[in-house]
Order: sequence, then structure tokens, then C-alpha cells
Amino acid sequence: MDSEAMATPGQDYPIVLSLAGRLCVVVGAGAVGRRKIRGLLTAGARVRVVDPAPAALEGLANVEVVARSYVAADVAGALLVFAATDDGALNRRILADARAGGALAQAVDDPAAGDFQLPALLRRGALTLAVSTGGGSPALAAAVRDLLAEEFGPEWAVLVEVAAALRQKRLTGPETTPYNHSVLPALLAGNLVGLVAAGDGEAVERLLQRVVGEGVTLECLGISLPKGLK
Ligand SMILES: C[C@@]1(CC(=O)O)c2cc3[nH]c(cc4nc(cc5[nH]c(cc(n2)[C@H]1CCC(=O)O)[C@@](C)(CC(=O)O)[C@@H]5CCC(=O)O)C(CC(=O)O)=C4CCC(=O)O)c(CCC(=O)O)c3CC(=O)O
Ligand SMILES: NC(=O)C1=CN([C@@H]2O[C@H](COP(=O)(O)OP(=O)(O)OC[C@H]3O[C@@H](n4cnc5c(N)ncnc54)[C@H](O)[C@@H]3O)[C@@H](O)[C@H]2O)C=CC1
Repeated sequence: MDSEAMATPGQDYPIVLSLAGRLCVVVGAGAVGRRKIRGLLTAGARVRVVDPAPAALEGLANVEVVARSYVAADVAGALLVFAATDDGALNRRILADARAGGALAQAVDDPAAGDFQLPALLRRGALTLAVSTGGGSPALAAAVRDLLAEEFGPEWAVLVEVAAALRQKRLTGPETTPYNHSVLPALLAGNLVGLVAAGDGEAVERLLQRVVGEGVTLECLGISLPKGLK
């Protein structure tokens, strides 16, 4: 495969895909293939798994298990294909078949050959932090993610809910971008993060009312604050 096709550092194209109901194929259900399968299922994808010995996958919702050796037809109609076998030459063939059918594909043993890589993920509700080293060091990507996890605690899931609710309520609408740009920094400067983490609903509401306007309550935003997240 043409390794010059690999993106130069910083020149790849991060994207947030919606995979609900879309067919993704994982060939090879070893330790690595199973990690890919878990991520795909979390995103609601329909997953076809091809492996002659697919341990403990039968009966999983949204998983079609094809318990035999790979054939080219297995990747037909897929949006994403993961060549995750322990056979490098086979992975290369899967990659070529997948691309011929219009799928985006990766070979887990050869980052340079494929179309995309997966980042290490930190999820806080609707907030997703994704860390990539462009294939340089997956272990470093995971370590950076773990550092971010200390800074961005579970309170950030609530933060995103509050920010999205304010936007949806048209208290800050798309037509008032400058307003959005000033309201959120003011809420953060007012320690919204700390107040949410402490579960201090009254202080959160005082801040909302000072920054956003009288009458803005957590209830009217549809938010119930978890008690003391830290
Ligand atoms: C290119 C890429 C392709 C892709 O899979 O997308 C790829 C490729 C390879 N990974 C290898 C090894 C390891 N990968 C992990 C873990 C993860 N690997 C992930 C991504 C990626 N791995 C993509 C690049 C991402 C980037 O560069 O930032 C993560 C972030 C996301 C995920 O997979 O979901 C996930 C974090 C899990 C988490 O969330 O904690 C660990 C650590 C562990 O297992 O604990 C090790 C062992 C330690 C080490 O080697 O660093 C090897 C060598 C295999 C060998 O030598 O046999 C190759 C092949 C090669 O480099 O040639
Ligand atoms: N991308 C990543 O994050 C990582 C990649 N790797 C690389 O990934 C590869 C796989 O690693 P593991 O999952 O640990 O190996 P593994 O040996 O646990 O799994 C390989 C799977 O491929 C299946 N397989 C073999 N031939 C097949 C065929 N013809 N059709 C369908 N399935 C077939 C096997 O039955 C097995 O279940 C290795 O080459 C390793 O170098 C390793 C660690 C991390």
C-alpha cells in the first residue's frame, strides 16, 4: 500500500461520525478487534464480525458474527472496515477490498496504509475529548487522555448540558453569536465548573441569574444537578 498517502503530522482530518445503524465490518476478533467492536457498538453501529473463532461474541445485540475465514464479499456495503487479524498480508488485502467497495478502512498493524486512525477517548456526557498522536505512540495518546481526565471531571457532563440548554432556549441563539461568546466565558469565570462539581445548585442559579438573566433556573433549563460530584 502507498505509505506516502499517510497524512503528515497535523494534516489529518479529525471528524465526529454518527454511526447509528450503519454497517461496519471488523475482520479478526482478537484483543484489538474486540476493542474496535466495543467502540463501534457504543456509537450504535451495526457490526459484522468475521473470524473463524469468534470468542464470546454470539448473542450481542447489533452484532452479526460470521464464523469463518474472511472473503472479499464480507466488506461489501460497509462504511468502515477494520482489518484486525494477526496476518499482515491478509490485512493489506482486506484494506484493498474495502477501498474498492468505497469504504474507509484501516489495518491495525499498519497505520500508514489505512484511511483513518482511532484516538484515545475521554467522554463526559456529550463532551468528547479525542487524543491522537497520528500513529506515533498510542500509549502516549492514552496517557494524555488520562491527564485530561484529571482536569475534566464528571461535572463537565453537566456543564455541557447547561451550555446546550441555554443555547436551545434561545437565551443565547445562533443569531446571537457575540452574546454566546460572552455568556459562556462569564459563566466559566464565575466558577460554574466548581459550583457544579460541589453540587451547589443555589450558587449555580445565582450565577446563571447574574450572567444570563433573572428567572433562569436549573429547572427551566431541564437540568437536575447531581449532588457533590467530587
Ligand atoms: C494507528 C493506530 C490504529 C488504530 O487502531 O486506529 C494504532 C496502532 C497500533 N497500536 C499499537 C499498540 C498499542 N495500542 C494501544 C492502545 C490504543 N491504540 C489506539 C489507537 C491506535 N493504535 C491508532 C493510533 C493512535 C495514535 O497514534 O494516537 C487507541 C488510542 C484507540 C483505540 O484503539 O481505540 C488505544 C488506546 C486505548 C485506551 O483508550 O486506553 C496500546 C496500549 C494498550 O493496549 O493498553 C498499545 C501497546 C503499547 C504501544 O505500543 O504503544 C500498535 C503496535 C502493535 C504491535 O507492536 O504489535 C499499533 C500498530 C503500529 O503502530 O504499527
Ligand atoms: N491497532 C492497535 O491498537 C494494535 C494493533 N496491534 C496489532 O494488531 C494485530 C492483532 O492483534 P491481536 O488482536 O492482539 O491478535 P489476536 O491474535 O488476538 O487476534 C487476531 C484474530 O484474527 C483472527 N484471524 C486470523 N486469520 C483470519 C482470517 N483469515 N479471517 C478472519 N479472522 C482471522 C484470529 O482468529 C484472531 O481472533 C497484531 O498484528 C498486532 O501487531 C496490536 C496491539 C494494538
